[in-house]
Amino acid sequence: SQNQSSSSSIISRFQEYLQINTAHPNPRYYEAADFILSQAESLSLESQTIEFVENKPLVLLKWPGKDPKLPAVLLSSHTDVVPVESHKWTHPPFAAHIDSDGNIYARGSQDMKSVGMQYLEAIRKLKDSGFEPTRTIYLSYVPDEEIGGRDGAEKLVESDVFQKMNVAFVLDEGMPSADDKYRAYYADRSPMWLVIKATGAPGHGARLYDNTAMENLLKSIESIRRFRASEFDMLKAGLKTTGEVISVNLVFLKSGTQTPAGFVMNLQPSEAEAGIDIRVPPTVDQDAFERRIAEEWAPASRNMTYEFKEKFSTLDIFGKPAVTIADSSNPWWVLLEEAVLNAGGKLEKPDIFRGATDASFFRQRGFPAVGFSPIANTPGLAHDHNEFLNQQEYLKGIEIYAAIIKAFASYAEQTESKASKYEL
Ligand SMILES: CSCC[C@H](NC=O)C(=O)O
Ligand SMILES: [Zn+2]
Ligand SMILES: [Zn+2]
Repeated sequence: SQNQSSSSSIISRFQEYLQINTAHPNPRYYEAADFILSQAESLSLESQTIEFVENKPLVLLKWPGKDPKLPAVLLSSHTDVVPVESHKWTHPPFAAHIDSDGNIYARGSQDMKSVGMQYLEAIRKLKDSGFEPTRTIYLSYVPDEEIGGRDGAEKLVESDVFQKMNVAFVLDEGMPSADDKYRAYYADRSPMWLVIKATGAPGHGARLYDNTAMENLLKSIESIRRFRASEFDMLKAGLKTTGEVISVNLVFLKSGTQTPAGFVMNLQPSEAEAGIDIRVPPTVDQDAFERRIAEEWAPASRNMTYEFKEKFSTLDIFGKPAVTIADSSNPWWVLLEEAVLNAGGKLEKPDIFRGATDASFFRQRGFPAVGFSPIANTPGLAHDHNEFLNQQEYLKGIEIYAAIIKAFASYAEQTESKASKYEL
């Protein structure tokens, strides 16, 4: 109806989704699922809620195509958001307050409740216009992306349900762009979350001697920092993009001997450890990189050990870098690019996403996936305070998705469901 499709009701629905606090560590997943299901019902989409893991509902929606033999397209999104420091926000992060410039402030406004709702609003527009899909479109609303995706998107891609969906292409989140060109991503960097640990002889704080835990750890940290600087230099010099360098950031340092009175000052501790968030592009040889870690950053000769708290493989099931071809040889890329242009958008050359998204799980299993969020002219504030999205930008994004979804749903070529035919 006219009322349902007015700009103000579109914005109200977005606000309603944003107002559901799905921040970790206690995301209100059932409220989010109920909301998505109510939207699906209003659009007459088929729906299914799956709990691959208890208390972590995943909602799957289906807009059936006229030709069910054609492989489907999946529009992926996650329902969870990262935590907030409420008092550091100018507007409460789950109020979805709209200021006089039309900026909607909320955690998730960029990452990625916007995208999840825009998919649905685009479908509403297409339905209102009388469009009927030839190819089936699925939409997934998954939990836990922000804490690694193992209980969300990874469970989905490994499931029989997913197999039966016969998915040929996945669209997932991207990043906002500060200029007028949208960004699209054909790969993610793989997280390698490393903890290195040094042990050493404890002793009097006044004594100078070799092989203390602190000294052993600090030698590694010096080496890690030199490596970090060399990668950062390539970025600063413009020789590589953010997605093409290896980033190495220290995220914790832990040592010392503590008592209820505080740290003991005159005791050199026997253990020291550091946590490092490492992200490697898909072309990096992870085995060689791990050898470097074992030899230079955590050598046993310096009483050091290491472990990975998380590690995503850069390779897919075919043993090739888990990248999606983003050129004229991939019809899905061509459709996406043309649809964005036809809807009045501009697209930057595709890049590698600096973080890890759920798209990684699909690419790892050979499914082509592109990361794209229709957010331009907006500072990237995902995971930051005062995350916002302008309502005009949000509405424009719906037009962009309407064009993309229409193009995908109309595409009648019999495509393969796996990426195996796209060679690097
Ligand atoms: C180990 S997967 C972590 C996923 C997370 N994704 C979004 O920020 C990230 O840190 O990139
Ligand atoms: Zn996200
Ligand atoms: Zn995020």
